[in-house]
Amino acid sequence: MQISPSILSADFANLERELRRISNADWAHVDVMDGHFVPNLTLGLPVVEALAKVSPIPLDCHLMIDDPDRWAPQYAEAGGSSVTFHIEAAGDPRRVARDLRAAGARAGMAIKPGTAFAPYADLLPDLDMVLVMTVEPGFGGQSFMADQMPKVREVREAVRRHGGDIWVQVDGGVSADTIEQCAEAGADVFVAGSAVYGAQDAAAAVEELRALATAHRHG
Ligand SMILES: O=C(CO)[C@@H](O)[C@H](O)COP(=O)(O)O
Ligand SMILES: [Co+2]
Repeated sequence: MQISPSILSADFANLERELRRISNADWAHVDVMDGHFVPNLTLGLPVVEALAKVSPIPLDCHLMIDDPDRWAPQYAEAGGSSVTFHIEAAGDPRRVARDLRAAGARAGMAIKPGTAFAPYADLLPDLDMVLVMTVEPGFGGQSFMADQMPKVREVREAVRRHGGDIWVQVDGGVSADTIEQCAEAGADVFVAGSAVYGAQDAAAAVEELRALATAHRHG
């Protein structure tokens, strides 16, 4: 069970210090938004490159951008150890996933709340992670969408049938109040922004989330 705090809720003026606050986490989740795929703009390649140089933990880049076919592999080259693209934005998703792996990253595919998983299940052999969004992408601090839990179960079941080391990530509104149902549904990587960076002791919040997820592990 892995915790990936989202630095979207961190102090952008002190990102190196903010990464150190979560050095006990498994990943640092970096939300890349381009102002087109989502109505918000955050950071891009130069910042990811700078973060990769100072981060005590690997970067989990979540690309909420148009044209991942062109850009995604560059995030792997910039230092993203895991790079997740949105299926809704990809022209040739299998190619994107293969390019990510060729660039040395784990390849993730993200699905918005209104997008079904089934049409993309045949991409699993080329993926290392499926991200089920539990909010509409674009902003931190939104309410958790419990109605996405059947999709998490569906993805977990497809991964079980397929075999291999494919992770199931949830992102959006994940907190001590909502992480248990995510774990029970089959998620094993948990993104949490406001629940971690909004806490006085971010490292303690990471430990609490990991303990809750582990106690409610699927199956
Ligand atoms: O990708 C996104 C939002 O689009 C997330 O990674 C959020 O940044 C998570 O923040 P919280 O919902 O946990 O506050
Ligand atoms: Co995210």
